[in-house]
Order: sequence, then C-alpha cells, then structure tokens
Amino acid sequence: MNKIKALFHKNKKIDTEQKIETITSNVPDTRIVEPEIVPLQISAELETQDIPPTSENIMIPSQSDLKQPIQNSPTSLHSSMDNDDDDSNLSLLSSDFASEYSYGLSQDESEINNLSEDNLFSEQLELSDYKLIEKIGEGAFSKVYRGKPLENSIVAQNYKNVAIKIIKKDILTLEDNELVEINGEKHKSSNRTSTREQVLKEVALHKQVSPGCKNIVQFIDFKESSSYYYIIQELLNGGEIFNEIVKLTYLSEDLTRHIGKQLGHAIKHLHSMGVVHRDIKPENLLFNPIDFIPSPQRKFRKSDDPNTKMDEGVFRPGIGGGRIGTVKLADFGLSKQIFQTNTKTPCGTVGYTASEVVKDEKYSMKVDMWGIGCVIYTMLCGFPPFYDDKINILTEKISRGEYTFLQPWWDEISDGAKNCVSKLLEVDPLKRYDIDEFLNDPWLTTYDCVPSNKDKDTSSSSKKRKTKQHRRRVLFNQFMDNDVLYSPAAVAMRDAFDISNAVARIEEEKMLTPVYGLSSLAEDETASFDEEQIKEEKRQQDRQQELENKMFHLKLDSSTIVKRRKQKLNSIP
Ligand SMILES: Nc1ncnc2c1ncn2[C@@H]1O[C@H](COP(=O)(O)OP(=O)(O)OP(=O)(O)O)[C@@H](O)[C@H]1O
Repeated sequence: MNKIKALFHKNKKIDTEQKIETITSNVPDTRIVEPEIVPLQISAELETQDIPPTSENIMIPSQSDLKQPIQNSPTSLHSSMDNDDDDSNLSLLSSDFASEYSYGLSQDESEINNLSEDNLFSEQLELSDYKLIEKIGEGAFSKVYRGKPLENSIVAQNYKNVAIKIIKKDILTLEDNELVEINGEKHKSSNRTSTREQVLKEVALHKQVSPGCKNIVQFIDFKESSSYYYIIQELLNGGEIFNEIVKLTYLSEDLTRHIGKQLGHAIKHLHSMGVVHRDIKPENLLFNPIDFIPSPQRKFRKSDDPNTKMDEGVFRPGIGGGRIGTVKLADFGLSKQIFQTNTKTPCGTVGYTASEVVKDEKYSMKVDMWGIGCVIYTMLCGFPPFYDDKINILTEKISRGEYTFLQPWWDEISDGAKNCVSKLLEVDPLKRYDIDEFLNDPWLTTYDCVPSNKDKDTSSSSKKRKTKQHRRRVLFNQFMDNDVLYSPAAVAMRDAFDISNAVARIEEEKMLTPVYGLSSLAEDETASFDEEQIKEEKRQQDRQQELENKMFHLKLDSSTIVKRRKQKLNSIP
C-alpha cells in the first residue's frame, strides 16, 4: 500500500494521528500577509461604488477613527445588488429549500422574530441590520454565520439569507506573545501585522471583483463596530467542495471538469482585473446544491472499495453532479492586486519597463494556475499531488514539482486529464498554462457523458419533487458524516493545500526578486559579480529563514485547526 495514498483515504488503517501530532503547538495562525493597498486607497475605491444613500451607509472610518472606536454604531458598505437567483438555471433547488437540507432549519421569516434571548450571539449585540441565525463555518480568525437582512432593508430585496463572516478585532490587534482566546482556546499571539488594513484590503478586493462573475461569492455589505468586522456575503448553501471530495473519495472526470471550468471562469475574471487569488484550494470553493440523482448503474474504479465508495450520482452537463451545482470562489484574504484595470499600471511599483511589467504580471498570475492544478489533481484521485509528513521534504517536492500519477489510483484516469494536470503543475511558470489555455484545454472542454432529454430538469412536476425530497433527506443524512470530514486524513489534506499554497507564493516572490526573478532586467547591470554573489547568499539565507518561519507557522496552524475541529466534532450532538 502506498503510504501517500493511504494517508488520504478513509477506511485505510494508518497512524495518521501520530503524523498530525508531530505538528502540534498552541500558537495561532499567522497568515502570510501583504497589505498592498493603503487604507486611503481602499476608501477611495469604495467611495466610488453605488452605495444606497441611507444614513447608515457611511465611509469606512479612517485610522484616526479607529483610535476612538464607535460604540454600537456599525459602519456599512453595500455592494451593488446582484440577483439572488443568478444560477437558477443550474440549481434545481430554490435557495431556501436547499438551505433546509444543508442546515436542517426552517427558513420561515418568523425565524427572525422568534429568536429568544438564548439565540442571541454576542456578535449580534453590535450588529443591527442583520439577524444572526446560526454558525455555519469557522476560519482561523473568523466565525461565519447564516444571517438574514432585516425585513424592508435594501439587502432584503435581493437576499433572503446571507453569510456573515465575523472577525473579532482584539484577535487582530495583539502584541507579540500576548495570550488570546480564539474560538474557545487560549493561544499565544505571534507578530501579526495584519490588522484593520488586512481586513479592509480583503473587503475592498472582494467588493471590486464581485460584479460580473457568477463564479465568485458575491460581496454584499461591510460593517464595522467597536469589537467586530462583519463581512456580509452571498450565502452558498452546499458548503465546501473539500467536504464533497472527502465524502466521495474522488470525483468523476465530468464532475471535476464541471468544477474546474467554474473555477477557471472565476480566475479569468480575477486575472482580467489584475487580481491574483493566491489561495486556491477546495476549502475556498463553495457551491449551491442541486438534486441528487442516484446512478442507475454504479461504476467502480479498480482501486475502489465498493462497500464504502459513495455514489456520486448522475452527472448532467451544465447542471452538475453529486450535490454540486454552481461553484463559487471565496476568501480574498490572501489576494493581491497586480495592476489596476483602468490604467494597467502595476500597484505600488514605479520604474519598470513595460515588458518586465507584463512578464511579472503573467508570472504572478501563474501561481493561481498552479493552484487550479492542485485542485484538479486532488478531485480526480482524492489526494493532493504533493505530500510528505516531513515539511522540509514536502516543500522540496513542491518547489521541484515532484509529483506522480500514482498507480493504481490514476490508472483509469484519462490521458487528457493527465495532460491538463501536467500543463498546470509545470514548474516553469512561463511554460505553465495561463487561464485562457486552461479554459481551452481539450479535456476540459468535452464531457464523457452525452446529455439526453430525460436528463433535463423535470423537477417542475410536484409529484416527482415529493419523492425526490424523501431521497434527498436520506442522502443528506449520509452526507453529514462528520467523522469523515474531521478525520486525520481530511485534516492532512487541508494542511497539504495550505503548505502547497504557501510554498507557491514564496516561489512567486522569489521569482519576482531582482537578479533571480523576472525583474532581473531592471537590476543595475554594473554591479560586480562578487557583490552579486554576496547579495545572493544573503538572499538565500533570508528566503530559507522566511520559509522556515512560514512553515513553522503553518505547522502551528494545523494543530490549531485539528484541535478546533475535534472540539467542533465533540460539540455536535
Ligand atoms: N458565503 C459563504 N456561504 C457559505 N459558507 C461560507 C461562506 N463563506 C464562508 N463560509 C464557510 O465558513 C468557512 C470559513 O470562511 P472563510 O474561509 O472565509 O474564513 P477565513 O477566516 O478566511 O478562513 P481561513 O483563514 O482559515 O482560510 C468556509 O470554509 C465555509 O465553510
């Protein structure tokens, strides 16, 4: 049994607990942060947007405002309102109906009015325009709630339900080594430069890229109170693609294409605006659920265990498969703007020649293509392309692009899929697919299944709908297998993605460093060889140190996540 494969599959007996234990500590996550847009620019950017003229829609406060926090007076920033039903052609469930299955709660409007004192979350006290209904997710420094805009509000005209990401301010403004409680655990803080600037940068970028792409989770509103930031977004009822991979073990080529294409459209939109996402992973892909249609005849791969492999169901081109309909990219916390769309000038840089700028932009964007490659590889076989339980070896493998199409799991996967993956996981960024090449890849643009009339949406018939409802209930229960979602294998897969993305970002920075990177053309050519050698040795040492620091933090993050997930699992009745 191959060790790597074993690590990522459930029901295979291996000691993954021990592997996870090697990366334990009690220091919280430190994101790799590059605040590129200063608060003033953010404010200017946000100010130009269509903000409904209400008394509450005031500008994000300046740094000086921050020193005198506003008590219970959230600032607000609405996005242009997009229609909630933009993917009605894909989703066979109404969003309310889907929510019922995803979160098991009634969507009755009375939900808001009936909330007793017990239902009140502490974050609610400083939020007046939205009602927090239930917690649906958790990030390293945030909680995400399903919420409802207050009746008669402008947002309520477009959205019945929203997702509200809440970041507690004191978590982001700590001195080094100060103790802080994050989601119930005490942690020693590390040196976080990401404070309000980071949050505002995320908000500004998210707001900027939201319009015009249905494969990006829509930004709706931003509020800031004395203790919290509230980022209000479109609610995606299905949850993370990550969970679907873990539950189904791997996805069919058609379903992988379906997700890959939508991810590709999101990235094309971002890149056309000069924005690089830099954190593409299955956890950041959310989806709206569709009807599950069981396969009339199950097909298994040689490597499947027919007793445990869950049915992915029938795939319908243009609609989806499994429960997965529309897929949207989320989490702009690590995104970076390379150039502004109107000017095409790079952000924060001057003095580059045009060709270098173009090369640098292209290079920077290639980091997302690498991310797409990792996601597609993982969806096709169920484990990530790069893995090793020793972080230094893992980093080496990623930097060198050392991955294989492991037997027997890749035996039945088409050559077209392998070709597409290898074009994305190409070490040389200049040879790596760009987004247009990816979207035109021959494998991506064909389907194995042929659409037939009977596969088209017939769910308008209420009789059929009722029988489907029952089936969905049964299936939904199966999908809620938390043991699988929080298993060591699933945690290891999350970690592998985090590390892979961090290494890719570091490689990107390295490439853009003068002398070694693409910007070398701009470097002073008169510098002597000796000076360059000394400089390079220093750079190498710095990079090594930086990588070690980042890897160290990633190790710590993992333990935080492991503990938090265990805690979450225990709290599930
Ligand atoms: N719009 C949304 N609709 C539905 N669920 C969401 C939405 N946004 C976030 N979530 C859920 O909340 C989780 C955490 O959100 P998010 O990734 O934005 O937080 P984060 O603090 O950036 O996380 P991290 O930094 O750990 O990656 C997501 O993985 C997802 O399960």
